[in-house]
Amino acid sequence: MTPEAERWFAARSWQDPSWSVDELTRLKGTRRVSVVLPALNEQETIAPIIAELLPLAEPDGAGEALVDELVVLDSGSTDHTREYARHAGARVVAREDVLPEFEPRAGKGEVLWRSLAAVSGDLLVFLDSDLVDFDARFVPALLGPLLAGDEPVLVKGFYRRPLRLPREGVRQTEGGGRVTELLARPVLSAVRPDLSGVIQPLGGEYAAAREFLESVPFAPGYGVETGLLIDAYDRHGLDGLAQVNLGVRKHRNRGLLQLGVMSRQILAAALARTEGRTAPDEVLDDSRDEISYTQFIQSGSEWLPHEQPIPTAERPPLRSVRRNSTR
Ligand SMILES: O=c1ccn([C@@H]2O[C@H](COP(=O)(O)OP(=O)(O)O)[C@@H](O)[C@H]2O)c(=O)[nH]1
Ligand SMILES: O=C(O)[C@@H](COP(=O)(O)O)O[C@H]1O[C@H](CO)[C@@H](O)[C@H](O)[C@H]1O
Repeated sequence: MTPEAERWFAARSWQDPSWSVDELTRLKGTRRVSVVLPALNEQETIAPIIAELLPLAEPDGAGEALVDELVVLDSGSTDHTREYARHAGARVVAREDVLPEFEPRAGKGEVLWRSLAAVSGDLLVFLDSDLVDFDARFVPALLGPLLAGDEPVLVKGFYRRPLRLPREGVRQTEGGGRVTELLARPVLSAVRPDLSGVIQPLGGEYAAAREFLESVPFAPGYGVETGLLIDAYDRHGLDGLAQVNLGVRKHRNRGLLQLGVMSRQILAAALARTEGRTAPDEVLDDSRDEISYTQFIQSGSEWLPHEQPIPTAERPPLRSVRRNSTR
């Protein structure tokens, strides 16, 4: 780690976050908190996650709740995700129903960008919808530095990451975070060495201030976390960031080729923030950037190329497209 990363790691990593829900509910005052679950075909896991979260949205004796709204931002699911999420008690927003003036694009970054216009929170908590054995304590831990600390703009979770490879029954106790260890951490150490203290740069569980989220572009697809992390650092310095220990995070682990596509999206987001190619305010929504990505599939004894388009066009800062950003 760089000396600055070491300083930050020591000062802004909570290894044992212990803020209570009551304490944070008092501290939040008039600020609103929205929990956002981006979801694409997550019918197997969405309802138990919502059930675990709902108590955080129930008013206490003083009529206050830590979480003001719990929203599933649906990313074009074709399974029962929306139905199960509604039945479990969450508000479900289809991506095409928010910011309808923009033609919906595929990918996680798209629904996270649209979520800013779908929820009212001053603080947003993002949680993946494929989590297994999810613990609602993730939420107060992520909100702690934002409500009780010196107000960073982005708080990342970190955790032990068990791994269960597709078509395998046993989940290993470690080994998850494959793209993090093989791509994201090496790339960040090259392009932003001061970010080398971030334990889980790609983690899908994080909290952020609306003020920040509306001021930066959103990278498409799985590049979104990389873009937000680098932009938070570039605009607010390391002290704009914090990280909290969330214990263990188990989720659906995808196959190698899927992680290859994810890696290319992450690399695109990082490269767009190097060589001065994309400064946040210069992102043009009408750029139709797209790259063709080739992987190889074995067919019989032959290996054949499999090409697919990978969009690299970023969504502009929401504030730049909604001057009077109304929530
Ligand atoms: O086009 C997409 C792809 C993913 N996701 C959601 O983003 C989260 C993380 O995606 P995934 O689990 O595929 O990533 P991984 O955790 O495997 O890296 C999950 O809640 C997905 O349902 C989404 O909303 N739209
Ligand atoms: O961290 C990683 O290496 C990848 C893949 O994790 P696994 O190897 O399947 O545990 O998962 C993350 O990457 C995505 C892209 O940033 C995020 O959207 C996911 O939330 C996160 O799980």
